[in-house]
This record gives sequence, C-alpha cells and structure tokens, in this order.
Amino acid sequence: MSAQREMKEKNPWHTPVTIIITVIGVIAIVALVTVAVLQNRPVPQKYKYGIVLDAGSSHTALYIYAWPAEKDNNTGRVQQTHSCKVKGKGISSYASEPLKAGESLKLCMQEAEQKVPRKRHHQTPLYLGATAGMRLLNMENSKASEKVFQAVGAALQKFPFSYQGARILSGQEEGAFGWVTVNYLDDRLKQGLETIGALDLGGASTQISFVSDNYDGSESPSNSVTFRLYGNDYNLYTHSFLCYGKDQVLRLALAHQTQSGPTTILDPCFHPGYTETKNYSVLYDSPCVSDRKPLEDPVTFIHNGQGNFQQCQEVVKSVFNFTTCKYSQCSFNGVFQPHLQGPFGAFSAYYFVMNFLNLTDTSIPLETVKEKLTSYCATPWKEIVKQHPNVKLSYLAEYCFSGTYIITLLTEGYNFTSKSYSDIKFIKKIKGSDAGWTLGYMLNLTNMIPAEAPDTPPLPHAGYVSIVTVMALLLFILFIVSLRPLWPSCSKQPQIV
Ligand SMILES: Nc1ncnc2c1ncn2[C@@H]1O[C@H](COP(=O)(O)OP(=O)(O)O)[C@@H](O)[C@H]1O
Ligand SMILES: [Ca+2]
Repeated sequence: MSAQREMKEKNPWHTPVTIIITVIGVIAIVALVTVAVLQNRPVPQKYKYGIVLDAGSSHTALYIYAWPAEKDNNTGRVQQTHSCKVKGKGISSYASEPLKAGESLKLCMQEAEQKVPRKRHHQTPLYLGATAGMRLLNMENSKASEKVFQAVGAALQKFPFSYQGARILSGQEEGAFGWVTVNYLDDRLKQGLETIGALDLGGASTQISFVSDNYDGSESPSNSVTFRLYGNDYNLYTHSFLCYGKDQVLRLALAHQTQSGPTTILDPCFHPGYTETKNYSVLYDSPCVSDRKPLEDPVTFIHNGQGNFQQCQEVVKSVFNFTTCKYSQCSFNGVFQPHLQGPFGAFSAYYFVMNFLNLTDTSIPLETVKEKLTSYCATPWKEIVKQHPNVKLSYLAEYCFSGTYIITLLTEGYNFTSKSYSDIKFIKKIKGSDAGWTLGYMLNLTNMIPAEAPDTPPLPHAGYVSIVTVMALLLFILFIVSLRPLWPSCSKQPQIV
C-alpha cells in the first residue's frame, strides 16, 4: 500500500506545476496559431477608383476603373467596373457653343457619382483626354478648342472627384497607351511575354503600335516610344495617322470623287439605291479636306450609291500616297514602318465594323472576306435597311465603305498579307475592360506600373498560415515528448519488474 501511494505521489501528471505548464503551453500555442491566422486573414477588400473620359472625335465615353486599395503595383488588378456613353457628339463638335460641351458630360458624371462609393469620391482621380477631333479643332481654331476645354474643365470640377485636368493626347500617346492597355489586360507585361500589337481605328485618326525585333528606334525616332515596365525594356514602334480615322477618310474619299464640283456622284462604296443630297460646305468643313474644296462648286451634290467593292477599293486606295518613302520601308504617306511582328489586337471601330459584318473571325481567308464584302456592298440599300431595322441609319449606310477601308488599310496600308491577316484579333474587351488608350493613360498617370519588378513576398498568405500551424503543432508534440520520462507508463515500469 505504502509503495502504491509512493508511486502516486511520484506521478508527475499529478503535480500542480506540470498541470500549469501544460495548460500554459496549450494556451500559448493556441494563441500563436490564432494570431497568425487573424493577422494574415485577408481583410474585406477595399477598392480605389479612377475615372477617365475618352473625348473622341465622334463621342465621349466615361470609364471607371477600380483596384484593391493595397498592392497598387500588382499587374492585372485594375479593372473597368463601369462605362457610360455620353449622349450626343464629341466635344469638338461644340466649337461654336462650348458650354454645351461641358453640359453634355453631366449625366455620365452623375452616374459616376453613384457608382464610386461616396467615401472614395475625393481621392478618385478624374482625367479627360481628347483625341483627334480636338487635334483637328486645335489646328483649325485654337481659340475655339481652348474654350471647349475651359467649359469642360469647369463642368468637371463641379463634381466631388479629384480633377486632374483635360488635355489633348498626342497621336504617339494615343497609340502607346492603347498598346499598354491591351498588353496589361492580357497579363503580358509582368510576365515578360511576347507582346501584342495594337490597332486602333477612330473617326478622325488611326494608330498602329507594335514591338518589332528589327526596330531599335534609330530609324525614324519620332515613331519610337521606350518603356521599362516590371523590369523589362520595350522599344515600341507607334504611329498615328491624323485624318485616317474612318469618318475623315470618308471625307477624303468623297473629296476625291467631287474634285470637279459635280452635282451628282455615283459612289461605289455605298449601296445601290442609296441616295442623299449633301452639302459641299459641310463635306469640306475639316482641315483634312478643306484645301481640296473645288473652287467653283454648287451648294449641294446628290450622293448616289453603286455598291461595287472593287471600285470602292480603288477609291479608298486613292487616299493613300505610296510614291515617296525616304526610309528603308514605309506604310503609306512616307511614314516609316518596320516589319510587322507578332499577334495584333484591333479595337474600337475595327471591332464595331467587322462585328457588324460578321467578319471578326480572322481564320476566314482574306479572299473570302473580300467576296463577302463584294456581295454585302452590292446588296440594295432598301434591303439593308429592312434587314437591320434597329441599326442607326448613319452607321448602316457606311459599313460597306468602312469594311472596305479596313481591309485596304490593313493590306495595302500596313502590309498585312493573306497569312499575317490571321494574326489579327478583332476585339472589344479583354477580361471585361474595353480595349483603348484610357486604361494605359490612367496606369501611367497614377504610376501604377512600376519600372522594376515588384518584390514578391517569399510566401503567399496560405503558405504562411500553414507553416505557422505546422510549426506550432510540432512544438506541442516536442513538448509532450520531452515529458516522456515522466509519463505514467514509464514511471509504472518498476511495478512490472
Ligand atoms: N456601333 C458602331 N458602328 C460603327 N461605327 C461605330 C460604332 N460605334 C462607334 N463607331 C465609330 O467608331 C469611331 C470612334 O472614333 P472616336 O474614338 O470617336 O474618334 P477618334 O479616336 O478618332 O478621336 C467613330 O468613327 C464612330 O463613328
Ligand atoms: Ca478613339
């Protein structure tokens, strides 16, 4: 009996000190794991916002972008959360009534006030960038363009956002930021992957931007833009052709057909049966064509459609100048262009037009595309209107011309071949964000793409929590094992013997 009592007294599990140590050990480990998990638990995501207004020649669009409030520097994280199409025409069309340019933006701005959380309003940067429409107005009448900017600026400052100014983008910026946008959205920059070229077709200008291995910027330096993004160097070729957006090219084509000031023209780029009376002074009211206005013209001319793709292509070719090139190679109008390289994303009016014509699939051979255009252009206007009752007539009348221009620009202008045509993808959006210059513009102005690759944490959150938990468990087991000599079974051994 006395031996048994002695054993019981010697059993360490029964001493208050051991019990206290064990309890403290368990509490400490539980606390450690809890702190590790809580500390690293992803907090409910907060977002930052940015707003960019794209004041194009034909219309203005507002884009809202959002990104997690932390980790601004991570690629692929900024996303478009909302867009709003401003009613009416582009701001450059308000040259004679500038206040209306400001007023036109109100509805979309009010929508932005609803979409961006109130708490974030004051720290949300707001930018307006104007493109070729304002470039042309500025060339034609710089005072009028200033007044439009004043009115637009005054209207935008009435909203609670952090207004960062309104300005005209250079053609180079427009091309380069479009390229940044598509490559950013496609996650090509951070990973240092081969980049995608960008083709942007507007109403008043068109841009081509791509990286070519045999272009280092020494030939025609004005076409070169260099970037260092995420630790990678890029030497981008970019060019913007002012007056080669599809609306201004239509003017150029009509100017070509009205050189002698006729009262009627038979236009192969419009459907048979299409007939409209047009005003000479309206047609020639643009710096792209104003110097070609016939000296003696009637007030109006009758614009009749003929619907002939091949002849339309001849008219369109006449707006390009292929005769002079002082460089090793040119696209058109004496503009240097290196060898085309890599895949291309074609957006804005490229997409609208090719999508309407059911021609976005570039695995369709170029010859077939031309056959389809031939038959589309030859379709009588009455039938076209009947087939598309919901499409705006002004757009509908021009798809034959625009489709012909796109194919001619790509093949004759930029030298895409039957083979390289299939490298083009007609796109509207990438991962939910519109392709266009606006996102690249904002990323640049908010310094959201670092020059050097950001330091990545050695362990992701889940890895960190797992390792801490495993370590804690190991410590606990080690602690228990270290008490082994004092385990009851060990101390009972003498009894067995
Ligand atoms: N649904 C559509 N169908 C055809 N063309 C369209 C459609 N939506 C927009 N567009 C055209 O896209 C072009 C957009 O150009 P825009 O960005 O306004 O000009 P720029 O970039 O030259 O300043 C315009 O020619 C406009 O008419
Ligand atoms: Ca545009």
